[in-house]
Amino acid sequence: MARYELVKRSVALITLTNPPVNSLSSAVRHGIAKTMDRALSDPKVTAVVICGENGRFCGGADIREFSGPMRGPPLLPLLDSIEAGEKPVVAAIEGVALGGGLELALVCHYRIAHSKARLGLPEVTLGLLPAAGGTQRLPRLIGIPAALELITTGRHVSSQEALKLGIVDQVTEQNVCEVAVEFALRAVAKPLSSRRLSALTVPCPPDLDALLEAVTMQIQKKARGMMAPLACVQAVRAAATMPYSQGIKRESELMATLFNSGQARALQYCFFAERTAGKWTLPSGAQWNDTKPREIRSAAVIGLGTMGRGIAVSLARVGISVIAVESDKKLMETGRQMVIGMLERDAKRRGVSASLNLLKFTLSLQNLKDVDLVIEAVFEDMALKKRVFQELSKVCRPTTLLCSNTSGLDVDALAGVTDRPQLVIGMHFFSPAHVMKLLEVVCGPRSSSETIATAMSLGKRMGKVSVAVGNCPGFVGNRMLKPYSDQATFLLEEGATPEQIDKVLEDFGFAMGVFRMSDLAGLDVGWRVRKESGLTGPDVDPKNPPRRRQGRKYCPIPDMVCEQGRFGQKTGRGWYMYDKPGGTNAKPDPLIQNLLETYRSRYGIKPRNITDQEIIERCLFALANEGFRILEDGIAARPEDIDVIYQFGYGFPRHRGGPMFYASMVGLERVLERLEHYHQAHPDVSHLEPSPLLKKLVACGSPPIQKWREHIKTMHSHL
Ligand SMILES: CCC/C=C/C(=O)SCCNC(=O)CCNC(=O)[C@H](O)C(C)(C)COP(=O)([O-])OP(=O)([O-])OC[C@H]1O[C@@H](n2cnc3c(N)ncnc32)[C@H](O)[C@@H]1OP(=O)([O-])[O-]
Repeated sequence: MARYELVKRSVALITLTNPPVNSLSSAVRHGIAKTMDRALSDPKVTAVVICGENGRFCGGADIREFSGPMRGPPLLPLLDSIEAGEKPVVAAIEGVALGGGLELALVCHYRIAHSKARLGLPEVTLGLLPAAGGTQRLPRLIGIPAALELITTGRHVSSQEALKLGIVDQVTEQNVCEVAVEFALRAVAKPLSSRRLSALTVPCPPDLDALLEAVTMQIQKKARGMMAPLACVQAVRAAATMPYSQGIKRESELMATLFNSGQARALQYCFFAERTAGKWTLPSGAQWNDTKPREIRSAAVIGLGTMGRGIAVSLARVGISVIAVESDKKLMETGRQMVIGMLERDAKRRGVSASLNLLKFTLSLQNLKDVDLVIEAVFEDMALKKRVFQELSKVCRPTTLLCSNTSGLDVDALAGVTDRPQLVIGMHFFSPAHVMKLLEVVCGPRSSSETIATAMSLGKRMGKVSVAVGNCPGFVGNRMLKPYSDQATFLLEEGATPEQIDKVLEDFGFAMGVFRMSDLAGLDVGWRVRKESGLTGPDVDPKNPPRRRQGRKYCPIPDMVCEQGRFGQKTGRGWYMYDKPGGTNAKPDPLIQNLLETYRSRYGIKPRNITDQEIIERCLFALANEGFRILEDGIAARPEDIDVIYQFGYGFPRHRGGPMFYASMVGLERVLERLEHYHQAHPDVSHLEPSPLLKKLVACGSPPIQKWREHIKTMHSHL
């Protein structure tokens, strides 16, 4: 796991060999210890270079090992011994030096990086801190403010920035190992004491307390409820205020609290879930690694509303030429200005030139004859979408892929009106599409494996986390949202307020509570859907009993809010009031309070005191319960996919893992018991009835989430 060679007769070249990222597994740590001993004890060796195989220095500790018992030599003493050695050691950094990988580089006496390398201490994103001396050495090297920023955010820096910060000594475009070997030969016999970072004093800013306080406040605002960034601040404070020997002890103590926390487990689960999500498999046996995606060079986007504009930007900025289609000249001109503005701002932020030459705008579908792929982003109206797909089927060449950016309509029904159902697929973007990372790739029963591979690969190319899901109303994300938001509105009936529910959800870690999120998205969207599905509006039979629709309990409060013209932020009024239309500062509105009171008295509901616990349990267990049904129905392949969708599309706190992981952490037995309890109290709310899969898992002894699939694999898959 670490190869040893003697080069230039006196330099020991140690190469880490643990593909794909040369992580510091126990075998690699063992290999480093053995090869370093050999280098230090061989009188022929005057200097050492450490590098990584296959163009990657080191991706850090082996995260998979965190869930088992510690084996092999511990990292910290190993690194300390490298730094203490009497022969110069040079790190040759290619690809990445991340986490423990950068900590390894920091104990080397010199660091040479390739110009394309990236460096960072991303442990915080895994719920940890750099506990192999990183929190103590980096501040000694680059100062407290810069180290604090890198350690608390986990941000990767380019080798150019690393050079400016003083993390590396040299950046090269040449073979980094060869440069490092030459560098090592020149370093022989030079004193090493000033190169041992643990021996340096920390350049401490005079306003240390104010700085730490400001960073803490920023973290509390941005990384709500997360323990690791705050522990990082404390570790850096120790570097600033204690000698190395004590600081390192503090670092270990803080790591110990984080290491066994549910947050660390959740964040590490998320790391792997995100990588597993791209690995789709069809019942036919076709899968992600044996199906070649088509190359997409040109695309069309139909409809330049909010979604279409974001999609056009996402495509153009990765070099795909885009023809954008609108139905009238004025809308097309507005769309053009907005897309150009968005692309220019995006390019400025990334320091590149805007690819405006890739954009064309047109009023006619006839201009789409030769594109490789079309993404339809018109209004969420089945009849309209069908007309567009019929037209596309006539106009586009027979090999063009036809995709719909629908948020919940039947993708197979769209496929059915075309001459190429196997080339039709859903690509559900999230708003704003050029910012949000999630893409649900909705596989219809007739979508071919090549079509799925192409949509997934296009998502990846656009920088999205793409998840393949089956075709059902609302797919995964929006289907699960319904029971979650229904519970929130039922709780309003029973005595809660929007601000109370939102506060509980935001304290749990959601970026926004359900009501603030609806105000942002626009309440009229759901209202229109409910009217179209006959749940509200003139089509409802007057003999229909109040608060019941289509045989189920129904809460009309959201409709009543819309009837008052309160559509959320855009109208300055919704569940909250805002200082102006488009305002973002939500304030509780006494008119909503009145509306709720009038409603409750009209239906004889005696408001009761609702606890935070009930809000969490009813909203989140109903959400997870629908997730279990989705797994049963074969709409999502694994719980990880659902969790990835909820983190990236719906602001579910990453340090809670996602609704399914959260349920597993609470304990499936407990989730089942609470759902049974609430279902007994509300027998007419079917979403609270525990799903058969949940019951089955509990009956099987509540296996860990990674084993759930074994209990669902016999069921029918829609993927
Ligand atoms: C005392 C301890 C203190 C130190 C703590 C740490 O160092 S904490 C660690 C701090 N370090 C980090 O947080 C860095 C984490 N890693 C990354 O950020 C990225 O993987 C990357 C930038 C290194 C490469 O990106 P890329 O898009 O080119 O590739 P990709 O992302 O698709 O990964 C390819 C495969 O490698 C796997 N794998 C990757 N890393 C690790 C690992 N450390 N371990 C195990 N496995 C790892 C990954 O799961 C995937 O496996 P699969 O699905 O093929 O079975």
